[in-house]
Amino acid sequence: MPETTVSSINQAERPLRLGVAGPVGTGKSTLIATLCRRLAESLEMAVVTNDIYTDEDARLLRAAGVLPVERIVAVETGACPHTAIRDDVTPNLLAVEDLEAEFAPLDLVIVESGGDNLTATFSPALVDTQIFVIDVAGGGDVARKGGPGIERADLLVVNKTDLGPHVGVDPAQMVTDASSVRGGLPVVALSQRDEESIDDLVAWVHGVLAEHRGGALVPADPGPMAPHSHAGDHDHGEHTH
Ligand SMILES: Nc1nc2c(ncn2[C@@H]2O[C@H](COP(=O)(O)OP(=O)(O)OP(=O)(O)O)[C@@H](O)[C@H]2O)c(=O)[nH]1
Repeated sequence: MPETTVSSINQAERPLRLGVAGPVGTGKSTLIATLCRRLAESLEMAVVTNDIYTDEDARLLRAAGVLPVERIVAVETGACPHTAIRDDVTPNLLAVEDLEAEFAPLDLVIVESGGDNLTATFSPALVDTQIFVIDVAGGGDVARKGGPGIERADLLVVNKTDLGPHVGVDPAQMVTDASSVRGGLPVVALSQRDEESIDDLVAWVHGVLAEHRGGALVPADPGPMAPHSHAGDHDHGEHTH
C-alpha cells in the first residue's frame, strides 16, 4: 500500500503554495515580509527562501521579525537558482512539505525564488500560484519585453513605484504596457510607501486563497524560461539549458 505523504493530500486541504519570482533586487523579500506582517495574525504561514550559496534572504526575513524564525527555512540552490523552482523542484518541495507537516495546519506557504534572470518561473509542481516581480528601477521598457513571468504569472507586480520620478519612469505607463501583454491577467503597482497598493496585493492573496480553499484553483504554468547559457559552468566554458 502506498505511503500517504503530505503531497498526496487533496490539494484544497493543504496550504496554498505561493511562489514569488523575479530579477535580483526587485523587492521579493520585502514583499514577502510585508505579506507576513499583514497576514500572519489571521493566517498560519511559513516561508521557504532560495539563495545560490547562502541563507541571506532567510536571515533577512528572520531579522525582520515577521514570523517565528523556525517557520522560515532556506534552500541553497547552487549555481542555477531557476533549476530549483522549475526543473528539479525536489529540494524545495521537501522543504515545503516539512514545514507543512511540522506546523500543520498551515494556510499559506510562500516560496521565494533566488533572484535570477527575467524569464525564470515556477513549475506548477511546486506552487499553486505565482507572483512575478519587476521594478521601475529596472527601466520602463521591461514590461514591454514580455517573457513567461511578465506575460503569464498569475499576478505581475510592478514594484517600487515611489522611485518612478527618480529614475524617469512613469509607473502608470509601465502598468499599461504590462497589462497589454497579459491578456487580462492582473497587475498590481506596488510601493512599500503606499498602503493602498499593499491593500491591493493583500486582496489578491485573499482572493486566490478563497479560490484554493473552494477547490477551484488550477495551477497554471507560465511556460519555460528562454534557453540561456552559464559562462564558466562547463569544461568548454559554457553550459546551455
Ligand atoms: N524605494 C523602494 N525600495 C524598495 C521597495 N521594496 C523594496 N525596496 C528595496 O529594494 C532593495 C531590494 O529589496 P529586496 O526585497 O531585498 O529584493 P529581492 O528581490 O528579494 O532581492 P534578491 O533576493 O537579492 O533577489 C532593498 O533595498 C529594499 O529596501 C519599494 O517599494 N520602494
